[in-house]
Amino acid sequence: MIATEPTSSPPAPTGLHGVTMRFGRLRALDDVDLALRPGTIHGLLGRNGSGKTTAMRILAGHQIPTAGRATLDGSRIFEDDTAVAAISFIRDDQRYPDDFTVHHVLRCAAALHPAWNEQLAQQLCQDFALPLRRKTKKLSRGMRSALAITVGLASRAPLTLLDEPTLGLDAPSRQIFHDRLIEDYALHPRTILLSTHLIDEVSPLLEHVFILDRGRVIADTTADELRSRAVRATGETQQVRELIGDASVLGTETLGSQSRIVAAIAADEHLRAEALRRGVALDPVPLQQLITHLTQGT
Ligand SMILES: Nc1ncnc2c1ncn2[C@@H]1O[C@H](COP(=O)(O)OP(=O)(O)OP(=O)(O)O)[C@@H](O)[C@H]1O
Repeated sequence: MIATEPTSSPPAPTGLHGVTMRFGRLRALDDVDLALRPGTIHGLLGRNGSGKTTAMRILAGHQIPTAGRATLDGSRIFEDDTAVAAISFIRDDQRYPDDFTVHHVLRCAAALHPAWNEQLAQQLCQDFALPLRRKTKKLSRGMRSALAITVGLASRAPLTLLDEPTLGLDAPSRQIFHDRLIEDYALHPRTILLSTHLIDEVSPLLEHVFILDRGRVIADTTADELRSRAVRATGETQQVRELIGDASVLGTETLGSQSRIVAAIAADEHLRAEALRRGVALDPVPLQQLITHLTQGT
């Protein structure tokens, strides 16, 4: 059931609101707010055990939080037919009944999701070379991910949750996933939350980023704003060091008299002018490196 909130309170957006999830003494999520923007691709990033899957399970209505609530368009999410129709949740450990073939899975998904697009499903099966008559228990790891992605995209659910969807997929198949996701999303915008450890591969797709660290949200911002928090400065070592001053250093490479230093410093107009004067080149920092820095020490 997706229950309507009391009329006196303003409609809450889609997401998690003050969610805490305890497993015994462990706090997997600690007062987490994830406000999902409609028609936006969000990244849910963080190290192993930071709480990404738990957050997705609660958003999908598969888990009731210890405190707080999950909402879809202002209505509380519970696991029932309405939530199943409106939410597509693709997990890295997706299980199917033993006797199910790929074809059976697609037929079930089509019956559950009102916005199912058969043409897209067939296209993805062809792209991934999925054997329709093969039993799911006989699929390879990558094929299972390809099937889950096919279900996740073809369902065109208003809220699509993709938890490590490319696990086991080879590079060409991951590229197919990225291409098809962006093509279909452009034609049929929906709210997407994607978790992955292959951050640099997916970062061009991400519009908004949440970073979880030990169950807490430590960044809730646009991908562009996050990228602007650091630069890679390359040039003569002395000039580079003077340019970045006492900014926190994320990484250094030195070759002869030249250095390439990644520093947590905003590339504002002043820094750009100063870099030009010193003959130092400034480049954006890969998101992966920045996130590693933000979550280090865990
Ligand atoms: N059912 C459960 N019972 C007990 N502890 C759990 C349960 N589910 C998750 N946890 C714990 O909660 C924490 C967060 O787990 P979660 O799976 O959400 O992390 P994650 O960010 O998805 O990790 P990964 O990147 O490794 O998939 C971990 O410490 C995990 O061991």
